[in-house]
Amino acid sequence: MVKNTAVGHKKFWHSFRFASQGIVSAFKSELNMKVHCGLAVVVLVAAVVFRLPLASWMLLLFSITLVLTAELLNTAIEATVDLISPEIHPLAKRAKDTAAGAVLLTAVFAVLVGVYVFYHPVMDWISGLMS
Ligand SMILES: Nc1ncnc2c1ncn2[C@@H]1O[C@H](COP(=O)(O)OP(=O)(O)OP(=O)(O)O)[C@@H](O)[C@H]1O
Repeated sequence: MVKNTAVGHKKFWHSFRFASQGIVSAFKSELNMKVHCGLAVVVLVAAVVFRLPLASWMLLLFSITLVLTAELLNTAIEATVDLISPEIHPLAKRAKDTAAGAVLLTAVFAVLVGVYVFYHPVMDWISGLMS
C-alpha cells in the first residue's frame, strides 16, 4: 500500500491513479457493481439501437453516473464500517443500511428514467412490427 506523497502535477496524477484503483477494486469485489455496469452497457446499446435523442442520452448518462457513484460510496462506507466495527453494532447496521438505501433510491430513479426515455421508441417499434 502506497501513500500519495508526490507534489504538484505528479500528485494530481497519483490521485487519479488511486481513484481509478478504487473504481476497479469496487468492480472486482462487489457483485452489485458488476450488475449495475452490465445493465448500463445494455441500456447504452439499446440507446444506440433506438437512436435516442441527445436529451435522452444525457438523462441516461446522468442516472447511470448517479447509480455508480452511489454504489462506490456504499462500498466505501461498507469498508469503513467493517474496519471500525467488525463486531455487530446497531450503528454499523444503520450506516450500512442507510448507504444501501441511497443506492436503492438512485436505482429506482434510473428505472423511472429508463421507462420515460424508452417508452415511446419501444411502443413505436412494436406498433411498426404489428402493422
Ligand atoms: N457490523 C455490523 N453490525 C450490525 N449489522 C451489520 C453489520 N455488518 C453488516 N450488518 C447487516 O448486514 C447487512 C449486510 O451487510 P454486508 O456487509 O454483508 O453488506 P452487503 O449488504 O452484503 O453489501 P454488498 O452486497 O454490497 O457487499 C447490512 O446491511 C446490515 O444490515
